[in-house]
Amino acid sequence: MLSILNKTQYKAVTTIDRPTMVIAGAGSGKTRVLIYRLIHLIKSGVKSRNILALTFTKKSANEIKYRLSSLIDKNELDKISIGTFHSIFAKLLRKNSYLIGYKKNYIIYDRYDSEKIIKKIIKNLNLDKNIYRSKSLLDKISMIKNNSFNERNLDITNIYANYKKYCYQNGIMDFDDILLYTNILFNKYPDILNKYQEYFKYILIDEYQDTNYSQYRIIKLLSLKHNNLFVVGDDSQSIYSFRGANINNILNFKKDYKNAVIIRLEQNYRSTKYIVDVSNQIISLNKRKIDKKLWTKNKIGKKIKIYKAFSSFEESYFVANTISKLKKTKKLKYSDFCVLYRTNAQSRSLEESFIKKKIPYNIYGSISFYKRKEIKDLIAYFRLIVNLNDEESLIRIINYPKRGIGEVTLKKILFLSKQNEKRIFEILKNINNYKSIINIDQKILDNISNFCKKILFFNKRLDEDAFLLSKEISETFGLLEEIKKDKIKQGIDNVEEFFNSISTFVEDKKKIKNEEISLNAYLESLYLDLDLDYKFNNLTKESVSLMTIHLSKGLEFPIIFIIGLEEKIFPSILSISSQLEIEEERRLFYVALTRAKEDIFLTFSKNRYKWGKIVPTICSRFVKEIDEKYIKYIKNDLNNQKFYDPSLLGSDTNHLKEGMIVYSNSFGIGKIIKIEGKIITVYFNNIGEKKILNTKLKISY
Ligand SMILES: Nc1ncnc2c1ncn2[C@@H]1O[C@H](COP(=O)(O)OP(=O)(O)OP(=O)(O)O)[C@@H](O)[C@H]1O
Ligand SMILES: [Mg+2]
Repeated sequence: MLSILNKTQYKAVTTIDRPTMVIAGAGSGKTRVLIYRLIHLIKSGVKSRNILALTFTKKSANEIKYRLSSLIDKNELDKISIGTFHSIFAKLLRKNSYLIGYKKNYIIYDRYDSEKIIKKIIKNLNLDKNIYRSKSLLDKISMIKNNSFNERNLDITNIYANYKKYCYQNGIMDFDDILLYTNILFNKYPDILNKYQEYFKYILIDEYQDTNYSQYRIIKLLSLKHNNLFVVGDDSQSIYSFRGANINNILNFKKDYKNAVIIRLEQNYRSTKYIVDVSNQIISLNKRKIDKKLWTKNKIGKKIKIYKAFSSFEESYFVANTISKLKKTKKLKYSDFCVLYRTNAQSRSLEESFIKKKIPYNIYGSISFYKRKEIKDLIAYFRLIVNLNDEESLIRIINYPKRGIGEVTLKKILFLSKQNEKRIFEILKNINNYKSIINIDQKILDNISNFCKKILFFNKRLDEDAFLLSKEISETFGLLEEIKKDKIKQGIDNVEEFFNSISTFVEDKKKIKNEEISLNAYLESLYLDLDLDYKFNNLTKESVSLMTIHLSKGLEFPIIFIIGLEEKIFPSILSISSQLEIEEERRLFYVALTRAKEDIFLTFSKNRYKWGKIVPTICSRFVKEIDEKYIKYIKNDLNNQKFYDPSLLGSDTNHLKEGMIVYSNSFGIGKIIKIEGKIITVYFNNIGEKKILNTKLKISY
């Protein structure tokens, strides 16, 4: 092993039987150490099923599994519990749900689903939705849940109480509930805790700096008996404090765990010397941090390139153009490039230029497939069948495909449910009992009974093979027919992919003893385990990656672009008033820089669209913080050109001549190729030829 690990890494891999924390900068091999420790444990005779490896994202869990697959036997690999906190503890909770007052078939809601519930509650409470914003309310609720596992400490506002009640009544758990209830379970039932302490004898955690209090408590309890905890992290990469991540978990490790060893790795294997030095310099500006040295034996590399674009269009154009050029001249692959941005919305203009330049690209994380209508409809069926109390799903599909249960009927049903304090499905099931109270056509009543019968028919068969059952559900309710009616090919393809993924899930699980292949198990893993980006976004391997910096944690690419380096974008407008938050943004910048192996391009734009208007911007403080000696500026002649205000020109076309460089708010920079009266034909850098009215152009001389 010493041939693939340095001495300190080797020590971290082989120090077992006492709590160990590896605290080290980016690219120093923390994840590598974690993987080799796992192998070392197995080779030393530890049973695979006694190992628990926790990661922060589905992506990194899958990455670890993938890396292990070439190093150990598949049978052994399947027995190790590797996954995110949410995935591992959701499975554990499912087995014990009755103890915390949930039925076995509760459903997991993701953030988008939860937001919908919050919106509903705001509406029901007659609150102003401009003041009570669902997103920030959900953040607050999440903070409460993650930071005080003891329910009695919860600050129960009206909205929170309603949300909690709704989730409970509908048999729903959100992501934070998974951790909250795991804590409650372990605290209330020492025998259960004891069982899992024995089971998970060896615990390994990657990206420990991003654990919140809830996660910290779970780990503390689980590791209490065998004290065999191994965590790796970097306080300088802590970027989730807005979700409650707590840096004290790292700072207090020695106090929290008796006999703990702390190991520091200092050699970076990922990046060139320039990149390591720049990253060190940037992070040294933060006050709150553990001092670390990071050095590398790698070659010195190239300076950090900075490009000041004229507009956001032009910025994207520069990125696309540079990638094309470098790919050709340096014989690189598209997959060697990654473009990082602060927020998802920034990907749009990049996409336009990538399409124009015919560059294949993958956007990670933004449009998740289960937000697509046809998939959402199918999921709603599955959810309702699994959990008859899921009213959100019930309402979604009660009249899809159309079965004559329209708005008016639905209103009557909702009224009955409220009046009788009964769940909607209860009312539907016994709708004939209410005949005398409400006025609904016999034909509609029959439709309702028919619908209920079918749902119940499947509800009784929940232990069956998820693939076969879901196929039958879709046939019985005519779902595929309905989707085909829309004649949107993409929709049909998506559904086909969806069924493929259920089939793969079932086949995979069948290979492992005692694994569930039920519909509910599939739904759970859909949200918590499966990395479906490739399948549902038609992603290809040979393409440029586009993602937010948050998503890029732990990954590495030869060439990194970081775009939109402007004040109020990065650092984000929400953070600029607080020193602590600026430090978090700086850590985010550190994460971005340290993803690069070879080369970094930083870009920003002199002007940017805000609410339909072009406004001048201010370059990000982070760019200014970089020491000049690491920087190479890329010249952009456009910035030296003068652009006149078109309102001063009126509609006078005399100013315009063929060959002039012009600028349009909508299309960016271009060159006039023809003038016909007021109609000007311009060749735009980004979009090619376009006819445009003179008054819409600014002219550069
Ligand atoms: N001893 C070593 N010899 C050769 N390459 C190494 C060694 N240790 C790590 N590497 C390589 O360095 C790169 C960074 O390693 P790794 O991803 O484990 O770092 P990390 O500390 O987890 O980084 P991050 O903080 O970004 O998550 C990987 O490509 C890894 O294979
Ligand atoms: Mg790592």
